[in-house]
Amino acid sequence: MALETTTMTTDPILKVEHLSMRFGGLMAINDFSFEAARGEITALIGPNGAGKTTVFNCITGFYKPTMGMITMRQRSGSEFLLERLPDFEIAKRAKVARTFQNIRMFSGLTVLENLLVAQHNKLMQASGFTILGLLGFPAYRQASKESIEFAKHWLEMASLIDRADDPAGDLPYGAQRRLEIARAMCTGPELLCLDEPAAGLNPRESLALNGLLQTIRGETGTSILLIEHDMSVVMEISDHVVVLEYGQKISDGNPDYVKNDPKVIAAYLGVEDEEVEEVIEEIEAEQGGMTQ
Ligand SMILES: Nc1ncnc2c1ncn2[C@@H]1O[C@H](COP(=O)(O)OP(=O)(O)OP(=O)(O)O)[C@@H](O)[C@H]1O
Repeated sequence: MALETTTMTTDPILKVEHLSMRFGGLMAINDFSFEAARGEITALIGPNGAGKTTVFNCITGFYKPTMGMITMRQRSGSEFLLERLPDFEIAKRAKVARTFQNIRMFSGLTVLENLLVAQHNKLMQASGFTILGLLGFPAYRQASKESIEFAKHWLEMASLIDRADDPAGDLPYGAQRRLEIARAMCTGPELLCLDEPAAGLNPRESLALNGLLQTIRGETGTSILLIEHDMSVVMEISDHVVVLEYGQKISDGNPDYVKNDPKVIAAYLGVEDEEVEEVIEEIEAEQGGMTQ
């Protein structure tokens, strides 16, 4: 049975309702519902194989869900049913951007060029789909200048401005992660979906990532949906946490609520709900023993 409670938000940017995704005989997502509030950081967490990436793939159009409805509501009030749109329209029209578990960038292009490629759609429009650009029309020259300024702004935000002319592939891992996020921001999203942005980062890089995500939320009001295993990142920056286990929601609330929810503790410890109290007592007794 799926958990019925959903944290209701007054202004949801994203509403996932009764989402299910079946792969052959495996029900990877089973009647899953949640809301992400506009301007907030919502984290989707859960043990390995719980179905987090599958949910992301349904939201961003990589998978067509077996059942359910995914509604994206923009600031303007325009609504999009994401399960009905092809992935490129989800990015372009619905304004949902995403990053992947494995970094995907143009490693042979410079850091700045990566951010200009992200603005390709805007530039193509301004170029009248090439011809005005070839003729050097002022509107195209202006759009081109603005794209460079916008790219530089995001390089500053991601602390990458000093590396603007270096090949993206030469950046250290943590910087590549920030570049991916800066590139996603250059597409002008209203919802930014990040799949494990802190994976493989050292504590200093993790801190820089937290700073960047908080800046994005604070300065642009962009809503963020995040899959993350690193609990220090989740608990530090999230406004709202949703927990999945075996494709079903087991908890939904603010970080403090979720952190202390016995169902969540049980899922992460791999024990039955009724054994949680017992296990916690054992852990506390062991910790007490160690400090004596
Ligand atoms: N394309 C697919 N075909 C078949 N099974 C799939 C497919 N994608 C995911 N699955 C299965 O669905 C389940 C959920 O996988 P998913 O990758 O969504 O979990 P996750 O919570 O993101 O895991 P992790 O934290 O390890 O990344 C797993 O059992 C996985 O094997």
